[in-house]
Amino acid sequence: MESINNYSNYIGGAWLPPQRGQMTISVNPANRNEVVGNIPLSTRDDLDKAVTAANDARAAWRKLSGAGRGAFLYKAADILERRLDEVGRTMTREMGKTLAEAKGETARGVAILRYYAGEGMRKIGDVIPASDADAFMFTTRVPLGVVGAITPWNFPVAIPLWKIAPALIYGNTVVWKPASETAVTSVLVMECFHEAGLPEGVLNLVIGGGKEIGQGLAEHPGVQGITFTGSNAVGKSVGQAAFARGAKYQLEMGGKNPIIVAADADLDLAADAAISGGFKSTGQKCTATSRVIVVKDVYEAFRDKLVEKTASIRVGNGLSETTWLGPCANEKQYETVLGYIRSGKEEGAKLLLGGTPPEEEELRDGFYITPAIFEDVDSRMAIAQEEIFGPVLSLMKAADLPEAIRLANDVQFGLSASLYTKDIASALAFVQEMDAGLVRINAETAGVELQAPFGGMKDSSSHSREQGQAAIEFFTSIKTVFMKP
Ligand SMILES: NC(=O)C1=CN([C@@H]2O[C@H](COP(=O)(O)OP(=O)(O)OC[C@H]3O[C@@H](n4cnc5c(N)ncnc54)[C@H](OP(=O)(O)O)[C@@H]3O)[C@@H](O)[C@H]2O)C=CC1
Ligand SMILES: CCCCCC(=O)O
Repeated sequence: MESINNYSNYIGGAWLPPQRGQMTISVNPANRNEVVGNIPLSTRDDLDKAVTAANDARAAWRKLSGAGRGAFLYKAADILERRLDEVGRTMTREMGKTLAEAKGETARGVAILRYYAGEGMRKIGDVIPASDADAFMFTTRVPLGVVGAITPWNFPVAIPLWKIAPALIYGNTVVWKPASETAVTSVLVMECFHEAGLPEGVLNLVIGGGKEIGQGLAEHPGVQGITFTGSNAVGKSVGQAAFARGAKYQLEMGGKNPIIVAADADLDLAADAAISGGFKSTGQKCTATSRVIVVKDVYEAFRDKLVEKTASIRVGNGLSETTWLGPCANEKQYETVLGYIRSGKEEGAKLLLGGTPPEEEELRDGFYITPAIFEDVDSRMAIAQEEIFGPVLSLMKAADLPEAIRLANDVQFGLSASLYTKDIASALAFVQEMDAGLVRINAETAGVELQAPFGGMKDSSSHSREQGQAAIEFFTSIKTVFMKP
């Protein structure tokens, strides 16, 4: 029997167990009987210690040059790259995505670290001519101070790093609360920063329950900025807590992302995009495709292609090379997805295939659901309006492109949206009229690029942007300086 490791918090440069000694377990969703590790159930005492360490580290970290801070990020990137296979395997064991996707995400984390390391040597202000000829006016930027990062389980390396790396490079110190689901993965990422020699207190990891540590971060008077990715319900409470005490906050939340298939679309490419966008990572991306809106002229031909391709998807343990679709990340998500499949049928949609646990005996102990496709989906149904965060696609028929765009906009979310067409005018109309932060032509709804702004409209976001050079807007404050001799 393989021994189960105990994992600790990382506070003030030291690996520390939770002060009250409470621990819980991280479980493999491919086999609920497999424990990945024993993880801390930290309390506010641990959080206070981490916030104090982060505040104590602020002055020295801020005094470093951007290039000086960047040197630590380059080192962490090299170490993470060296440990890519180990981090990928741990991610798959903790939240179920296939090993290929987990290693791909870890490589993306390496690239994010290197991108922001370089940002430490780019301009942070402008010289603006003053009306007073004897004056010198310019802008500069200063860090917020201590930033709290609350991160989800679906991208347990890329999302934390696209928050932590810009926070650090722009001079902030950080207290990171990872999703409990992927706590062991977060420890491995933290080990890379530790090995890179990051000064103590600059980055702190506190593992614990969302209410205790996540809400505690949002409410903490020693934390000047909160960056959150996760559900709308939690995001709302985090934002309200931060707003109540005047802290800056950034929320990236759910999506209900459409792909529109126009009459002139390449149906094979569009079907492949719907499958990749809708089922990769078991549909557990905020950018995942969930609604497939097809212009009626090509509806039957497209539907048949989509069903035929989906039927060949192999479901299994993400560590197996033959697996294309892994389990849901945890039992809560598994039950949520099965609940939406029930409600889809109850509301009158037709389940064309999938939506059940697989029959294979060797998969009985995992949270597996076969990829599901509904048709006859009305825009008012729950499966057309609510984020499912699982391997479920809802087919909808539109009379023409204008109606397809209207349907695409007929939700409270606005994160990502795709259109498959060969017509430039259709593409430009879609870009103009689609209310989404990510608008993609002949490309799936998922798969954002780290150098470009990322974020949603409507209920998907608190309307800042992450990633790329957009990140500087959240992690700094602008000072306008006016000088006279
Ligand atoms: N937009 C996106 O990228 C994502 C969206 N989601 C959505 O969230 C749903 C559930 O996924 P899940 O990971 O549980 O998302 P949650 O919003 O529940 O969790 C996201 C993060 O918030 C923490 N958290 C939980 N409760 C609180 C709280 N009261 N105050 C502060 N922080 C809290 C979690 O900690 P802990 O893990 O300890 O509970 C985790 O670190 C999914 O079905 C999906 O709809 C989820 C992930 C990413
Ligand atoms: C939370 C969602 C992250 C989106 C990552 C992607 O689409 O590549």
